[in-house]
Amino acid sequence: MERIDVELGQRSYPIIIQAGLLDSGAQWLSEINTKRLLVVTNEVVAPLYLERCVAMLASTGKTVDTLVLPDGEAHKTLTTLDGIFSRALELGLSRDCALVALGGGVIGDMVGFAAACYQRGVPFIQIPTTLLAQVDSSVGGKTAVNHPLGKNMIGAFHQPSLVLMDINTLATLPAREFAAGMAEVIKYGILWDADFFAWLESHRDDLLAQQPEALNYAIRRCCEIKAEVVAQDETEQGVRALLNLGHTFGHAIEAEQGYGNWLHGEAVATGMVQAAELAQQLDWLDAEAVDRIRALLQAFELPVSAPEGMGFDQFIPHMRRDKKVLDGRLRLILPRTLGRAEVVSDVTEAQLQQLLDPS
Ligand SMILES: NC(=O)c1ccc[n+]([C@@H]2O[C@H](COP(=O)([O-])OP(=O)(O)OC[C@H]3O[C@@H](n4cnc5c(N)ncnc54)[C@H](O)[C@@H]3O)[C@@H](O)[C@H]2O)c1
Ligand SMILES: O=C(O)C(=O)C[C@@H](O)[C@H](O)[C@H](O)COP(=O)(O)O
Ligand SMILES: [Zn+2]
Repeated sequence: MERIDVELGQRSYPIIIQAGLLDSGAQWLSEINTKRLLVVTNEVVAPLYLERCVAMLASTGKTVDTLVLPDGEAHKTLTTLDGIFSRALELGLSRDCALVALGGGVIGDMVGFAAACYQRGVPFIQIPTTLLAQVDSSVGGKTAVNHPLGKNMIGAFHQPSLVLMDINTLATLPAREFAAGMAEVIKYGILWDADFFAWLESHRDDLLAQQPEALNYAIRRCCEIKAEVVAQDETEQGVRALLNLGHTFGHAIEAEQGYGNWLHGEAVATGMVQAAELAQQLDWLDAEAVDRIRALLQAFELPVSAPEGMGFDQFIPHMRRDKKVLDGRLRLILPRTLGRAEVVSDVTEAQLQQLLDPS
Protein backbone atom coordinates (compact mmCIF):
# COMPACT_ATOMS: atom_id res chain seq x y z
CA MET A 1 0.00 0.00 0.00
CA GLU A 2 1.24 3.49 -0.84
CA ARG A 3 -0.07 6.65 0.81
CA ILE A 4 0.64 10.12 -0.52
CA ASP A 5 -0.78 13.14 1.26
CA VAL A 6 -1.86 16.26 -0.58
CA GLU A 7 -0.97 18.92 1.99
CA LEU A 8 -3.50 21.73 1.81
CA GLY A 9 -4.12 22.65 5.44
CA GLN A 10 -7.73 21.93 6.31
CA ARG A 11 -8.35 20.61 2.81
CA SER A 12 -5.54 18.01 3.00
CA TYR A 13 -6.36 14.48 1.91
CA PRO A 14 -4.72 11.12 1.35
CA ILE A 15 -4.23 9.30 -1.94
CA ILE A 16 -4.24 5.55 -1.29
CA ILE A 17 -2.77 3.27 -3.97
CA GLN A 18 -3.33 -0.44 -3.51
CA ALA A 19 -4.31 -3.42 -5.63
CA GLY A 20 -7.73 -4.66 -4.48
CA LEU A 21 -8.76 -1.39 -2.81
CA LEU A 22 -12.13 -1.48 -4.52
CA ASP A 23 -13.02 -4.33 -2.14
CA SER A 24 -10.85 -3.48 0.84
CA GLY A 25 -10.99 0.32 0.99
CA ALA A 26 -13.73 0.71 3.63
CA GLN A 27 -11.34 1.64 6.46
CA TRP A 28 -10.42 4.86 4.63
CA LEU A 29 -14.04 6.04 4.75
CA SER A 30 -14.07 6.31 8.54
CA GLU A 31 -12.97 9.96 8.43
CA ILE A 32 -15.60 10.92 5.87
CA ASN A 33 -18.18 12.44 8.14
CA THR A 34 -21.38 11.59 6.32
CA LYS A 35 -24.05 8.91 6.43
CA ARG A 36 -25.17 9.16 2.79
CA LEU A 37 -23.17 8.56 -0.35
CA LEU A 38 -24.17 8.94 -3.99
CA VAL A 39 -21.89 6.95 -6.27
CA VAL A 40 -21.82 8.34 -9.80
CA THR A 41 -20.34 6.26 -12.60
CA ASN A 42 -21.05 5.52 -16.26
CA GLU A 43 -22.55 2.76 -18.36
CA VAL A 44 -19.13 1.22 -19.19
CA VAL A 45 -17.71 1.21 -15.66
CA ALA A 46 -20.97 0.24 -13.89
CA PRO A 47 -21.11 -3.38 -15.09
CA LEU A 48 -17.41 -3.81 -14.29
CA TYR A 49 -17.07 -2.26 -10.84
CA LEU A 50 -20.22 -0.64 -9.43
CA GLU A 51 -21.53 -3.62 -7.46
CA ARG A 52 -18.20 -4.23 -5.73
CA CYS A 53 -17.74 -0.53 -5.04
CA VAL A 54 -21.21 -0.22 -3.50
CA ALA A 55 -20.65 -3.32 -1.35
CA MET A 56 -17.36 -1.87 -0.05
CA LEU A 57 -18.93 1.53 0.70
CA ALA A 58 -22.08 0.03 2.26
CA SER A 59 -19.93 -2.11 4.60
CA THR A 60 -19.13 1.13 6.46
CA GLY A 61 -22.80 1.39 7.50
CA LYS A 62 -23.45 4.38 5.24
CA THR A 63 -26.46 4.50 2.91
CA VAL A 64 -25.29 4.22 -0.68
CA ASP A 65 -27.26 5.30 -3.77
CA THR A 66 -26.09 5.20 -7.36
CA LEU A 67 -26.38 7.05 -10.64
CA VAL A 68 -25.18 5.70 -14.00
CA LEU A 69 -24.41 8.33 -16.66
CA PRO A 70 -23.80 7.92 -20.39
CA ASP A 71 -20.14 7.32 -21.28
CA GLY A 72 -17.72 9.65 -22.97
CA GLU A 73 -16.18 13.10 -23.29
CA ALA A 74 -19.14 14.26 -25.39
CA HIS A 75 -21.28 13.94 -22.23
CA LYS A 76 -19.03 16.12 -20.06
CA THR A 77 -21.61 18.89 -20.21
CA LEU A 78 -23.86 21.08 -18.11
CA THR A 79 -26.80 18.93 -19.26
CA THR A 80 -25.27 15.79 -17.74
CA LEU A 81 -24.40 17.73 -14.62
CA ASP A 82 -28.04 18.70 -14.25
CA GLY A 83 -28.88 14.98 -14.16
CA ILE A 84 -26.59 14.57 -11.15
CA PHE A 85 -28.34 17.43 -9.34
CA SER A 86 -31.78 15.99 -10.16
CA ARG A 87 -30.83 12.56 -8.82
CA ALA A 88 -29.40 14.08 -5.63
CA LEU A 89 -32.54 16.16 -5.09
CA GLU A 90 -34.89 13.27 -5.83
CA LEU A 91 -33.02 11.21 -3.24
CA GLY A 92 -33.43 14.08 -0.77
CA LEU A 93 -29.70 14.42 -0.23
CA SER A 94 -28.78 17.31 2.02
CA ARG A 95 -25.46 18.97 2.71
CA ASP A 96 -24.30 16.09 4.87
CA CYS A 97 -24.02 13.74 1.90
CA ALA A 98 -20.89 13.02 -0.14
CA LEU A 99 -20.58 12.23 -3.83
CA VAL A 100 -18.35 9.42 -5.06
CA ALA A 101 -16.79 9.49 -8.55
CA LEU A 102 -16.20 5.96 -9.83
CA GLY A 103 -14.58 6.05 -13.27
CA GLY A 104 -12.15 7.95 -15.43
CA GLY A 105 -11.40 11.63 -15.69
CA VAL A 106 -14.70 12.52 -17.30
CA ILE A 107 -16.68 11.15 -14.36
CA GLY A 108 -14.18 12.58 -11.86
CA ASP A 109 -14.28 16.09 -13.33
CA MET A 110 -18.09 16.13 -13.52
CA VAL A 111 -18.77 14.63 -10.12
CA GLY A 112 -16.20 16.94 -8.56
CA PHE A 113 -17.91 19.94 -10.12
CA ALA A 114 -21.34 18.67 -9.04
CA ALA A 115 -19.97 18.34 -5.50
CA ALA A 116 -18.58 21.88 -5.67
CA CYS A 117 -22.02 23.23 -6.61
CA TYR A 118 -24.62 21.00 -4.95
CA GLN A 119 -26.15 23.00 -2.12
CA ARG A 120 -23.05 25.23 -2.46
CA GLY A 121 -20.61 22.44 -1.80
CA VAL A 122 -20.50 18.90 -0.43
CA PRO A 123 -17.51 16.57 -0.01
CA PHE A 124 -16.53 14.08 -2.69
CA ILE A 125 -14.39 11.00 -3.03
CA GLN A 126 -12.43 10.00 -6.12
CA ILE A 127 -12.21 6.32 -7.09
CA PRO A 128 -10.33 6.60 -10.39
CA THR A 129 -10.41 3.59 -12.72
CA THR A 130 -8.32 4.78 -15.70
CA LEU A 131 -4.57 5.29 -15.80
CA LEU A 132 -5.13 8.94 -16.71
CA ALA A 133 -7.42 9.48 -13.76
CA GLN A 134 -5.03 7.71 -11.38
CA VAL A 135 -1.96 9.70 -12.41
CA ASP A 136 -3.60 13.05 -12.91
CA SER A 137 -7.29 13.96 -12.88
CA SER A 138 -8.34 12.48 -9.53
CA VAL A 139 -5.73 14.57 -7.70
CA GLY A 140 -5.66 18.32 -7.31
CA GLY A 141 -9.26 19.44 -7.33
CA LYS A 142 -9.65 20.83 -10.84
CA THR A 143 -13.26 20.04 -11.73
CA ALA A 144 -15.17 21.12 -14.82
CA VAL A 145 -17.43 20.46 -17.77
CA ASN A 146 -16.76 21.39 -21.39
CA HIS A 147 -18.39 24.12 -23.44
CA PRO A 148 -18.72 23.83 -27.24
CA LEU A 149 -16.25 26.74 -27.43
CA GLY A 150 -13.67 25.32 -25.07
CA LYS A 151 -12.45 22.51 -22.82
CA ASN A 152 -13.20 22.62 -19.09
CA MET A 153 -14.47 26.17 -19.44
CA ILE A 154 -17.09 25.89 -16.70
CA GLY A 155 -15.71 24.57 -13.45
CA ALA A 156 -14.35 25.10 -9.96
CA PHE A 157 -11.45 24.17 -7.73
CA HIS A 158 -12.89 21.69 -5.26
CA GLN A 159 -10.58 19.18 -3.60
CA PRO A 160 -11.67 15.60 -2.96
CA SER A 161 -11.65 14.37 0.64
CA LEU A 162 -10.09 11.04 -0.31
CA VAL A 163 -8.66 9.34 -3.39
CA LEU A 164 -8.75 5.54 -3.58
CA MET A 165 -6.79 3.94 -6.43
CA ASP A 166 -7.12 0.26 -7.17
CA ILE A 167 -4.58 -0.49 -9.90
CA ASN A 168 -6.33 -3.80 -10.61
CA THR A 169 -9.06 -1.81 -12.37
CA LEU A 170 -6.55 -1.03 -15.13
CA ALA A 171 -6.73 -4.66 -16.27
CA THR A 172 -9.98 -3.97 -18.11
CA LEU A 173 -8.88 -0.70 -19.68
CA PRO A 174 -8.75 -0.69 -23.51
CA ALA A 175 -5.21 -0.32 -24.92
CA ARG A 176 -6.00 3.05 -26.49
CA GLU A 177 -7.12 4.42 -23.11
CA PHE A 178 -4.01 3.04 -21.40
CA ALA A 179 -1.85 4.83 -23.97
CA ALA A 180 -3.78 8.07 -23.41
CA GLY A 181 -2.95 7.82 -19.71
CA MET A 182 0.72 7.30 -20.55
CA ALA A 183 0.75 10.71 -22.24
CA GLU A 184 0.08 12.39 -18.88
CA VAL A 185 2.65 10.10 -17.20
CA ILE A 186 5.31 11.18 -19.72
CA LYS A 187 4.23 14.80 -19.18
CA TYR A 188 5.51 14.72 -15.58
CA GLY A 189 8.91 13.52 -16.77
CA ILE A 190 9.21 16.32 -19.31
CA LEU A 191 8.06 19.15 -17.07
CA TRP A 192 9.40 18.15 -13.65
CA ASP A 193 11.67 15.14 -13.38
CA ALA A 194 14.33 14.21 -15.95
CA ASP A 195 15.25 11.07 -13.98
CA PHE A 196 11.64 9.92 -14.18
CA PHE A 197 11.67 10.55 -17.93
CA ALA A 198 14.80 8.38 -18.26
CA TRP A 199 13.19 5.73 -16.03
CA LEU A 200 10.15 5.71 -18.33
CA GLU A 201 12.44 5.23 -21.34
CA SER A 202 14.23 2.33 -19.69
CA HIS A 203 10.99 0.70 -18.42
CA ARG A 204 9.07 1.22 -21.63
CA ASP A 205 8.59 -2.52 -22.27
CA ASP A 206 7.52 -3.23 -18.67
CA LEU A 207 4.96 -0.45 -18.91
CA LEU A 208 3.72 -1.62 -22.30
CA ALA A 209 3.21 -5.06 -20.71
CA GLN A 210 1.50 -3.35 -17.74
CA GLN A 211 3.91 -5.08 -15.39
CA PRO A 212 2.48 -4.32 -11.90
CA GLU A 213 5.67 -3.08 -10.16
CA ALA A 214 6.49 -0.70 -13.01
CA LEU A 215 2.91 0.53 -13.21
CA ASN A 216 2.73 1.00 -9.46
CA TYR A 217 5.96 3.03 -9.43
CA ALA A 218 4.84 5.20 -12.35
CA ILE A 219 1.48 5.96 -10.72
CA ARG A 220 3.09 6.71 -7.37
CA ARG A 221 5.73 9.03 -8.87
CA CYS A 222 3.08 10.95 -10.84
CA CYS A 223 0.92 11.35 -7.73
CA GLU A 224 3.93 12.52 -5.71
CA ILE A 225 4.74 15.17 -8.29
CA LYS A 226 1.14 16.30 -8.64
CA ALA A 227 0.68 16.43 -4.85
CA GLU A 228 3.86 18.53 -4.51
CA VAL A 229 2.84 20.98 -7.22
CA VAL A 230 -0.76 21.33 -6.01
CA ALA A 231 0.38 21.84 -2.41
CA GLN A 232 2.55 24.75 -3.61
CA ASP A 233 -0.11 26.34 -5.81
CA GLU A 234 -3.64 25.01 -5.41
CA THR A 235 -5.38 27.43 -7.78
CA GLU A 236 -2.81 27.83 -10.55
CA GLN A 237 -1.45 31.25 -9.71
CA GLY A 238 2.07 30.10 -10.56
CA VAL A 239 3.87 26.76 -10.69
CA ARG A 240 0.72 24.67 -11.23
CA ALA A 241 0.43 26.08 -14.75
CA LEU A 242 3.36 23.82 -15.66
CA LEU A 243 0.99 20.82 -15.38
CA ASN A 244 -0.69 22.30 -18.43
CA LEU A 245 2.25 21.40 -20.68
CA GLY A 246 0.86 20.48 -24.12
CA HIS A 247 -2.69 21.46 -23.15
CA THR A 248 -3.05 24.77 -25.03
CA PHE A 249 -2.48 22.86 -28.27
CA GLY A 250 -4.18 19.69 -26.97
CA HIS A 251 -7.40 21.35 -25.86
CA ALA A 252 -7.59 23.10 -29.24
CA ILE A 253 -7.38 19.70 -30.94
CA GLU A 254 -10.06 18.17 -28.71
CA ALA A 255 -12.51 21.03 -29.25
CA GLU A 256 -11.81 21.41 -32.98
CA GLN A 257 -12.09 17.68 -33.70
CA GLY A 258 -15.27 17.32 -31.62
CA TYR A 259 -15.03 16.13 -28.01
CA GLY A 260 -14.21 12.42 -27.82
CA ASN A 261 -12.78 11.99 -31.31
CA TRP A 262 -9.25 12.58 -30.12
CA LEU A 263 -8.81 11.32 -26.55
CA HIS A 264 -7.52 13.90 -24.08
CA GLY A 265 -4.22 12.04 -23.67
CA GLU A 266 -3.77 11.75 -27.43
CA ALA A 267 -4.31 15.47 -27.89
CA VAL A 268 -1.91 16.23 -25.03
CA ALA A 269 0.73 13.93 -26.57
CA THR A 270 0.61 15.89 -29.82
CA GLY A 271 0.46 19.17 -27.90
CA MET A 272 3.62 18.26 -25.94
CA VAL A 273 5.48 17.53 -29.17
CA GLN A 274 4.30 20.87 -30.57
CA ALA A 275 5.50 22.58 -27.36
CA ALA A 276 8.85 20.80 -27.67
CA GLU A 277 9.18 21.78 -31.34
CA LEU A 278 8.43 25.39 -30.44
CA ALA A 279 11.05 25.22 -27.68
CA GLN A 280 13.52 23.93 -30.27
CA GLN A 281 12.55 26.80 -32.59
CA LEU A 282 13.43 29.17 -29.70
CA ASP A 283 16.78 27.40 -29.16
CA TRP A 284 15.72 26.15 -25.74
CA LEU A 285 15.67 22.47 -26.47
CA ASP A 286 18.07 20.55 -28.69
CA ALA A 287 16.93 18.22 -31.44
CA GLU A 288 17.96 15.16 -29.43
CA ALA A 289 15.60 16.05 -26.56
CA VAL A 290 12.71 16.64 -28.97
CA ASP A 291 13.43 13.28 -30.59
CA ARG A 292 13.43 11.54 -27.20
CA ILE A 293 10.05 13.07 -26.32
CA ARG A 294 8.59 12.09 -29.69
CA ALA A 295 10.05 8.57 -29.53
CA LEU A 296 8.74 7.84 -26.03
CA LEU A 297 5.23 8.96 -26.95
CA GLN A 298 5.35 6.97 -30.18
CA ALA A 299 6.44 3.86 -28.27
CA PHE A 300 2.98 3.97 -26.71
CA GLU A 301 1.40 4.52 -30.13
CA LEU A 302 0.40 8.06 -29.29
CA PRO A 303 -0.06 10.62 -32.07
CA VAL A 304 2.71 13.20 -32.39
CA SER A 305 1.44 15.48 -35.14
CA ALA A 306 -1.65 17.61 -35.56
CA PRO A 307 -4.81 16.21 -37.15
CA GLU A 308 -5.06 16.38 -40.93
CA GLY A 309 -6.26 19.82 -42.02
CA MET A 310 -5.61 21.49 -38.66
CA GLY A 311 -3.17 24.41 -38.95
CA PHE A 312 -2.67 27.89 -37.51
CA ASP A 313 -6.15 29.14 -38.55
CA GLN A 314 -7.86 26.25 -36.77
CA PHE A 315 -5.66 26.29 -33.66
CA ILE A 316 -5.48 29.98 -32.95
CA PRO A 317 -9.14 30.79 -32.08
CA HIS A 318 -9.09 28.02 -29.46
CA MET A 319 -5.68 29.05 -28.16
CA ARG A 320 -6.83 32.64 -27.69
CA ARG A 321 -9.58 31.33 -25.35
CA ASP A 322 -7.14 29.26 -23.27
CA LYS A 323 -7.61 29.74 -19.52
CA LYS A 324 -3.98 30.78 -19.11
CA VAL A 325 -4.44 33.86 -21.31
CA LEU A 326 -3.63 36.99 -19.26
CA ASP A 327 -4.16 40.54 -20.46
CA GLY A 328 -4.97 39.18 -23.91
CA ARG A 329 -1.56 37.45 -24.14
CA LEU A 330 -1.12 33.74 -24.70
CA ARG A 331 0.89 31.98 -22.04
CA LEU A 332 2.41 28.72 -23.19
CA ILE A 333 4.19 26.06 -21.18
CA LEU A 334 7.40 25.05 -22.92
CA PRO A 335 10.14 22.64 -21.88
CA ARG A 336 13.36 24.57 -21.12
CA THR A 337 15.30 21.30 -20.88
CA LEU A 338 14.12 17.74 -20.37
CA GLY A 339 12.77 17.75 -16.82
CA ARG A 340 12.08 21.50 -16.55
CA ALA A 341 9.30 23.57 -18.08
CA GLU A 342 8.58 27.29 -17.95
CA VAL A 343 5.71 29.65 -18.67
CA VAL A 344 6.35 31.79 -21.76
CA SER A 345 4.27 34.83 -22.68
CA ASP A 346 6.21 36.37 -25.54
CA VAL A 347 5.72 33.84 -28.30
CA THR A 348 4.49 35.73 -31.35
CA GLU A 349 1.72 34.66 -33.70
CA ALA A 350 4.33 34.59 -36.48
CA GLN A 351 6.31 31.99 -34.51
CA LEU A 352 3.13 29.99 -33.95
CA GLN A 353 2.31 30.17 -37.64
CA GLN A 354 5.78 28.82 -38.44
CA LEU A 355 5.12 25.93 -36.05
CA LEU A 356 1.54 25.17 -37.07
CA ASP A 357 1.81 25.80 -40.83
CA PRO A 358 5.18 24.28 -41.68
CA SER A 359 6.63 24.19 -45.22
N1 LIG B 1 -9.07 17.46 -13.37
C1 LIG B 1 -7.86 17.26 -13.84
O1 LIG B 1 -6.86 17.64 -13.25
C2 LIG B 1 -7.71 16.51 -15.14
C3 LIG B 1 -6.46 16.02 -15.51
C4 LIG B 1 -6.34 15.31 -16.70
C5 LIG B 1 -7.47 15.07 -17.46
N2 LIG B 1 -8.67 15.55 -17.07
C6 LIG B 1 -9.88 15.23 -17.83
O2 LIG B 1 -10.07 13.83 -17.77
C7 LIG B 1 -10.78 13.41 -18.92
C8 LIG B 1 -10.10 12.20 -19.53
O3 LIG B 1 -10.13 11.15 -18.58
P1 LIG B 1 -9.96 9.63 -19.02
O4 LIG B 1 -8.84 9.52 -19.96
O5 LIG B 1 -9.97 8.84 -17.78
O6 LIG B 1 -11.26 9.40 -19.92
P2 LIG B 1 -12.69 8.77 -19.56
O7 LIG B 1 -13.14 9.16 -18.25
O8 LIG B 1 -13.56 9.06 -20.73
O9 LIG B 1 -12.38 7.21 -19.53
C9 LIG B 1 -11.90 6.58 -20.70
C10 LIG B 1 -12.80 5.40 -21.13
O10 LIG B 1 -12.50 4.27 -20.32
C11 LIG B 1 -13.70 3.78 -19.70
N3 LIG B 1 -13.27 3.19 -18.45
C12 LIG B 1 -13.01 3.83 -17.28
N4 LIG B 1 -12.46 2.97 -16.42
C13 LIG B 1 -12.39 1.77 -17.04
C14 LIG B 1 -11.89 0.50 -16.67
N5 LIG B 1 -11.27 0.30 -15.51
N6 LIG B 1 -11.99 -0.52 -17.55
C15 LIG B 1 -12.55 -0.31 -18.78
N7 LIG B 1 -13.01 0.88 -19.20
C16 LIG B 1 -12.91 1.91 -18.33
C17 LIG B 1 -14.58 4.98 -19.63
O11 LIG B 1 -15.93 4.63 -19.49
C18 LIG B 1 -14.28 5.65 -20.99
O12 LIG B 1 -14.98 5.00 -22.01
C19 LIG B 1 -10.83 14.60 -19.86
O13 LIG B 1 -12.11 15.17 -19.81
C20 LIG B 1 -9.80 15.53 -19.30
O14 LIG B 1 -10.10 16.88 -19.58
C21 LIG B 1 -8.81 16.26 -15.93
O1 LIG C 1 -4.05 19.73 -12.65
C1 LIG C 1 -3.72 20.60 -13.46
O2 LIG C 1 -3.47 21.75 -13.10
C2 LIG C 1 -3.63 20.30 -14.89
O3 LIG C 1 -3.47 21.20 -15.71
C3 LIG C 1 -3.73 18.86 -15.29
C4 LIG C 1 -4.17 18.64 -16.72
O4 LIG C 1 -3.64 17.39 -17.12
C5 LIG C 1 -5.68 18.56 -16.89
O5 LIG C 1 -5.99 18.15 -18.20
C6 LIG C 1 -6.48 19.78 -16.51
O6 LIG C 1 -7.84 19.49 -16.47
C7 LIG C 1 -6.31 20.91 -17.49
O7 LIG C 1 -6.74 22.06 -16.85
P1 LIG C 1 -7.30 23.34 -17.60
O8 LIG C 1 -7.25 24.38 -16.53
O9 LIG C 1 -6.39 23.63 -18.75
O10 LIG C 1 -8.67 23.01 -18.04
ZN1 LIG D 1 -4.52 16.77 -19.00
